[in-house]
Amino acid sequence: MERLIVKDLTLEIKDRVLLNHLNFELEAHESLGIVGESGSGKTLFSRLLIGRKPQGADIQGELTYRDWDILKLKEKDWQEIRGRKIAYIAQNPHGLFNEMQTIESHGLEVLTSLLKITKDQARDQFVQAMEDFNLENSRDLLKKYPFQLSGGMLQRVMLAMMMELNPYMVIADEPTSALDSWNAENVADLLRICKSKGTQLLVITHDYRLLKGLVDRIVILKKGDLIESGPLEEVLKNPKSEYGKALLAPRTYKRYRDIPEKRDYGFKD
Ligand SMILES: Nc1ncnc2c1ncn2[C@@H]1O[C@H](COP(=O)(O)OP(=O)(O)OP(=O)(O)O)[C@@H](O)[C@H]1O
Repeated sequence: MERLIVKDLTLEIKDRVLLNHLNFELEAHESLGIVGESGSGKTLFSRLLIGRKPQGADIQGELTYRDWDILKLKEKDWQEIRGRKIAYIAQNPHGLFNEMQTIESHGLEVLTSLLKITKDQARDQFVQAMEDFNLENSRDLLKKYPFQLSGGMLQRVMLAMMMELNPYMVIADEPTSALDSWNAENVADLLRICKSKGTQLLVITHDYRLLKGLVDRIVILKKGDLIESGPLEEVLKNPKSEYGKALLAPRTYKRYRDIPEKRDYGFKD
């Protein structure tokens, strides 16, 4: 069984219910978007999938992924799964790299140790993977240090390295929240590449627009409650709840020319 099954999942900390009887399922070939305003429990839920339970949490119910009873796995099991089978994309990739180590040294270290291949094989694979993620002159990049690359480039390098491990799932938590729209589109492209390689995506966002073309299903959370869930297109077209309607309403921005030319700011001439 390769599905993700969430059955009656409840998480409480000090009598505060932060996830409230969640129920949904996801097939192995499907990708999921989780949407909700700040504090709805999106991050709490997704971190359970990499074995990060918050301290003092009382967790009830079932969380199963590909035959792993996620809530019962030991730290020893997580060493095999976290980053390798279920990967988590960090918002700030600089934090994941040692600034004193070249890109090549990072890549070779990860790929030779985890894939049990030679350094030459690892280098060729890594260069090819970086090219798949549209990094030009990737052989030259090998000699660079992380601080010499932009956050966007480093994110591509990280994903290239990660995807060589062939993870079942990539979790992207607010992957574009700190980015301008051009870079946000870039990240969406990267996630599309991951998906085209057969990896399941779990994308967490405030902004449902990121999900179009990326995920098959959507779950809407509000303060720990599952408000609605279903196929993305269906929910986008016809949200059933008032909360869903408000969250998924097309955003309109005031155009510059709609702003009155002269405003009265109350200053005296
Ligand atoms: N370790 C913790 N101890 C106590 N409360 C926590 C802990 N982690 C999260 N919470 C609370 O759980 C709720 C959900 O948090 P979570 O980070 O999952 O929200 P989110 O939907 O990801 O929000 P955002 O979009 O702002 O990241 C919040 O009210 C938060 O304060």
